Amino acid sequence: MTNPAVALTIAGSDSGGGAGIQADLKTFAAHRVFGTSVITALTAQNTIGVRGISAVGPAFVGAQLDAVLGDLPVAAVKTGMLATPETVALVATYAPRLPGLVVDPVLVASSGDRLFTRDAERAYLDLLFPHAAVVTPNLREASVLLGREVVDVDDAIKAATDLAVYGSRCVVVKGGHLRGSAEAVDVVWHDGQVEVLTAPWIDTANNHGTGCTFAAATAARLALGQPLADALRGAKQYVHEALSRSAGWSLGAGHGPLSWGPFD
Ligand SMILES: Nc1ncnc2c1ncn2[C@@H]1O[C@H](COP(=O)(O)OP(=O)(O)O)[C@@H](O)[C@H]1O
Ligand SMILES: Cc1ncc(COP(=O)(O)O)c(N)n1
Repeated sequence: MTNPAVALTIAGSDSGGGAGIQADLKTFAAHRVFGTSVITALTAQNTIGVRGISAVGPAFVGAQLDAVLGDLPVAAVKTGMLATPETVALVATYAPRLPGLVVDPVLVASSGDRLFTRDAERAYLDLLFPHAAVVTPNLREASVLLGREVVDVDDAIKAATDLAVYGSRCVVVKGGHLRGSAEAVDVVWHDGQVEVLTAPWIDTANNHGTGCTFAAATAARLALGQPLADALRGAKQYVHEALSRSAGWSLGAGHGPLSWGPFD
């Protein structure tokens, strides 16, 4: 028997199970990729919102990274909620040992609650983005990172181009929060070219964890050896399928979770 591919998520726990580490491990398993996890923070969270955050100190985040990277053949990595600038800085020091690095700069939950203590922008832009195969901000995160409003597709195209200056090989500005769109449009900057990824819009309030799932599916596909462009297209399709299968669920009183695969 051949071994499964191994992926690593460096992210926060969502007690409600819809986002963060829980979404990432489900997504890895759905791709038949073996998931490992370095936990950066605990959140007391449900579909309605975030009630509390307890960040793990950078030294223990480092101990988890050493344990995983010193033993298991990690082929791709996803970062989610890193919680503090110190943890962003620490993860950046491990960058040479983090292949296929997908950086989801998680700053704000879909409920609107902050998931980062302070000074996120500089730590992400200067320390982590230069090492990323791809960075995947949503519209609000792109706004925070650039210090200006990013609200429509034209803004997202400019934002992707401006964020590329910080050295990641690819930038995806996700459009899950674009208003009044018939399609879910994500803007991709790659090698100086801009293209859009589209999928039909799913009319549902169950969108808690879409960003985590997109980034984890991208990392899973990189771990399986797919080229980045294929991994992004596949991840987009995976999120669309997951959203469409859970569109009618009513788990929790707020933004409910997505379904999960395998879908084949
Ligand atoms: N209602 C929806 N229908 C179809 N695709 C969606 C929907 N909401 C989000 N997506 C897709 O899910 C992925 C995550 O996007 P987004 O929701 O913007 O991220 P985040 O969870 O970080 O805010 C993107 O590919 C986006 O286009
Ligand atoms: C622990 C944790 N990490 C990330 C998110 C973002 O979730 P989303 O994918 O909906 O943007 C979250 N709500 N909680």
